[in-house]
Amino acid sequence: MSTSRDFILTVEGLTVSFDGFKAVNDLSLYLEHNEIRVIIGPNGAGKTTVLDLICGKTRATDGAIRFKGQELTRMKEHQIVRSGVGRKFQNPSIYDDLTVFENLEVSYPRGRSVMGALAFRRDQQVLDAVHEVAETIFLADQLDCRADLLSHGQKQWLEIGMLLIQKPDLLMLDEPVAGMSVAERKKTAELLKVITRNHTVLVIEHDMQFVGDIADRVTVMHQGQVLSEGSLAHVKADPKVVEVYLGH
Ligand SMILES: Nc1ncnc2c1ncn2[C@@H]1O[C@H](COP(=O)(O)OP(=O)(O)OP(=O)(O)O)[C@@H](O)[C@H]1O
Repeated sequence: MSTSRDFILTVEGLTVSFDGFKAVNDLSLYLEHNEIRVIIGPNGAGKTTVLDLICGKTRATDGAIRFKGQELTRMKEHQIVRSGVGRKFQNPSIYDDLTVFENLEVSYPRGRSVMGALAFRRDQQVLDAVHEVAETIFLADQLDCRADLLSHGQKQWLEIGMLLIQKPDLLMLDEPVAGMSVAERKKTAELLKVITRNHTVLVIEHDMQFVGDIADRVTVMHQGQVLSEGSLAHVKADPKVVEVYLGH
């Protein structure tokens, strides 16, 4: 692949070894601006570990991760967040006893600690950002609702909103529709389409219907490596993919 193109994220030769076992093994990945890339693959393929490596939760044994011209493998987790990488884990980490409004407000970059954020004046800039994000994540009518009273799907959207308000350039989501109803899955697909107008999105997903709804390109992982890559139709027709993943 040409290296002269303007990729937002370039992963090359990425490898991590846990006691000699290579969970990710010489993996390369190139993400374009405003793309939705979905990583699929069997259990244990190394998908979550790739996200852990990109966000700095796990240290690479070898390889490079370049994001907007910076080398992430040498940076600490909080520096990676500040450089514009947002990561959502499978279980929502929202503040249950705060309202939707307060959850978004505390996530606004000016006040990352709960106390600090609640203490500062709710100036217009913060209010505007909260309302804009709440609209995007379908929670504009739930701003005063305590987060623990939201449905499972709404909690997932709120956590996506808490990332969006920090204006990351790259958003990484690990199985965002797990446990959601069909209607919530459809709305999440809509949400991701809106998000990619201003962000690049990297998603791990098993739900093939959802993958078909959102993906620009699909990367299939197997045993820590890229097994196949391209449109969903392309990878679905790849005999290697059928053998190790889709045929099961
Ligand atoms: N910190 C760690 N120490 C040792 N082994 C690990 C560690 N993290 C992951 N692994 C191993 O690496 C392999 C890849 O795991 P990973 O969670 O990345 O796979 P996955 O493709 O996300 O799977 P799933 O679809 O089940 O979530 C697994 O065999 C896992 O047990």
